[in-house]
Amino acid sequence: MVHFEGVSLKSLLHPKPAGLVLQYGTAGFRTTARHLDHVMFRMGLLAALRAKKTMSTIGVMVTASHNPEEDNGVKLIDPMGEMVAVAWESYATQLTNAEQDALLTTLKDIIKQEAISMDKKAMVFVGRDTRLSSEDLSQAVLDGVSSLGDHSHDFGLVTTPQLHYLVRCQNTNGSYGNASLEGYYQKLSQAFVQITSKVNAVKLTTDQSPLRIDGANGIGALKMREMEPFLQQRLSFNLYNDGTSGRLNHLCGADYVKVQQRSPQGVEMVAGERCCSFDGDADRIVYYYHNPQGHFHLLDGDKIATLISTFIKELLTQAGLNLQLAVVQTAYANGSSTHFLQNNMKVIVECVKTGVKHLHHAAQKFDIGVYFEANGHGTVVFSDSAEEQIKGLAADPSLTEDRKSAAQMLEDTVNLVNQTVGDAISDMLLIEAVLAVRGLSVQQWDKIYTDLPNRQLKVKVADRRAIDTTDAERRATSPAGLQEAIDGIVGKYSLSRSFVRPSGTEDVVRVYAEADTQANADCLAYEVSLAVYHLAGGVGEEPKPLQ
Ligand SMILES: CC(=O)N[C@H]1[C@@H](OP(=O)(O)O)O[C@H](CO)[C@@H](O)[C@@H]1O
Ligand SMILES: [Mg+2]
Repeated sequence: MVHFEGVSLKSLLHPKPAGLVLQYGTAGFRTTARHLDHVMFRMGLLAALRAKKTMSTIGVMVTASHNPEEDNGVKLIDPMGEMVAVAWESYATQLTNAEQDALLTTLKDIIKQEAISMDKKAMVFVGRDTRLSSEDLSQAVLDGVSSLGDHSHDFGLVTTPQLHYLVRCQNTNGSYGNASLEGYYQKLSQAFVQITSKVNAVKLTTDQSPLRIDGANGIGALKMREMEPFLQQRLSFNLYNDGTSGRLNHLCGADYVKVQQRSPQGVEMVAGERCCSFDGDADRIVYYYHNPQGHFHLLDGDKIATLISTFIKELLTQAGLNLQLAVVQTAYANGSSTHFLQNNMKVIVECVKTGVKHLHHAAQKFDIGVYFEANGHGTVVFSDSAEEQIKGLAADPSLTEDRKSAAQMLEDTVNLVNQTVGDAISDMLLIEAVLAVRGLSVQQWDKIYTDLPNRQLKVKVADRRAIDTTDAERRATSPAGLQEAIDGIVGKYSLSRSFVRPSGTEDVVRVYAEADTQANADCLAYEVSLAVYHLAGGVGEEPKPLQ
C-alpha cells in the first residue's frame, strides 16, 4: 500500500511557487537555486516511480554543472547509468509544473499511464556537487523518495559521472564494478596502472612535467585528491582551483576555457606544459597549453575524440580484431576534425543533434562508439559483443606477444572508460595513458590536425522557438529566408561553415562559424548573427562586429 498522505504532507514543506513553469531540458532542470526546492522534492517522487517501473535503482544528481554558483539543477539517471528515457522527461516537466493542489493527481496519472506496480519498495541513489545550495536541495530529493515510503542512499559529494557509474554497478550485480566510490577509484586506477606499466618510466610523462589540473573550484578537484593514493604515483599532477578559495566556475573550468579560448585564472601556465580543465561537476574536460610565444592552444573534445579513436583503431589492427569503430560528433565539431577522421583515419563519422543523450545513443549502434561534444563532454561505448571479443582475445594463450599486448591494452581501455557518460577523470586518465603509450607530447597531439579558426556567438530573440532546424541542426527550416541568407553569407568566405540553433539550456540562439582565418570566422559569425537578429525577431541591441 502506498501512503499518499505522506506525499501530501511532506510536499507542503517543499511548496511550489505558484505560476512558476520550468522545463526538463538538455541537462535536466537548471535555474536559480531559489526556485528548485519543490522541483527536487518532486524529482525524488519521480525517481522512486521510475525505479519501481524499471525494477532497478535510479539516480538523482543535484548539480548545475558549469553554471554560476547561485544556480542549481537536477538530472535523473536510468538503470544502465544513462540519461533518463525521453518519455520520462515530459513526466518530469508535468510533475514539476503541477500546482500544489494538483500534485497528487499528476502523480497518480503517471502511475496509471505507466501501469506502475506500487507494491515493491524502490531504491534511489542521490549525489550532489559542491554548491552551497546542493545540500538542502538533495535533502528535498531524499524527502520526496521517503514520502512514498521508498529507500534512498545518499552518496553526498560526488561527480556527476561517479553517480552514473554507481547506478550502473548497482544494477548489474557488480559486473561493471563495485557500487562504491572506492570501487570507482580502484577500477579506473587499476586499468590506468596496467596500461602505463607497459611504458618505460622515461616516456611516462612525455614532456617530463606534471599535468596541471584546473578543478573549476568544484567537485572534480576534491575527488582527484581522494583518488590520488589509488594511482600509485603513476600520474604526476598538480591541482589548481581546488575550491579552497576561488568561486565555482568563476573565470575557470572547461566551459570558460573552451568558450573564451583562453587559459583559466589561477593556473600557473608554463610554456609547453600541458594543462586540463574540468567543469563544475567533472563530466567535461579540455586540454591546453601555451607555446613559447605565450599563444594559447586548445585541445577540445574533437582533438580528444581523435586521439582516443586513433589509439583504439591502432590497437584493433594490432590485435587483429575486426570491430566497427565510429566517432559521433555534433555540428559544433571543428570541420578539420571531421575531415581528418573521415579522410585520414577512415573511420565512420556521424553527426547528431546537440545533447549528450543523442550522441550516446548514436554511439551505441556501433561495436565501438567514441563520442565527444566539442566542449569536452564524451566517452567511449563498447557493445557487449565487442567487450566479449576483446576479453576473449586478451585471455587467449595462443596469441603472439604483439597481438596479446594489444588485446590486453584494449581490455584495460574498456575498464578505464566510464561508459555511462562523459567523465573528466576517466577521460583524463585515458588521454594521459595514450600520450604515455604513444610517447606523444601535447604539441605533437595538437599537430595531428589544425583546427579551423572558429567563433561562437549568442543572439537574443523574442522567442527562440522561431528557429527550427534539420540535418542534425546544420540547416534552419524556419524562419523563412534565414537559411538562404546564411548560405549567401557563407559563400563569401573560404573554408567556411556556419549554422544557427536555439539553445536548449539558455534563452538564446547560438551562432557557430568557422573559416580560413580568425578574422574571417569572426566576420562570418557577426554577419550571421545580424541575419538572425533581423529575420528571427532579435531583441535589444543589434549585434556588433567583433573587434
Ligand atoms: C554549444 C554547446 O556547447 N552546447 C551545450 C549546451 O547546450 P545548448 O543546447 O547549446 O545550450 O549545454 C548542453 C548541456 O550541458 C551541452 O550538451 C551542449 O553541448
Ligand atoms: Mg557538466
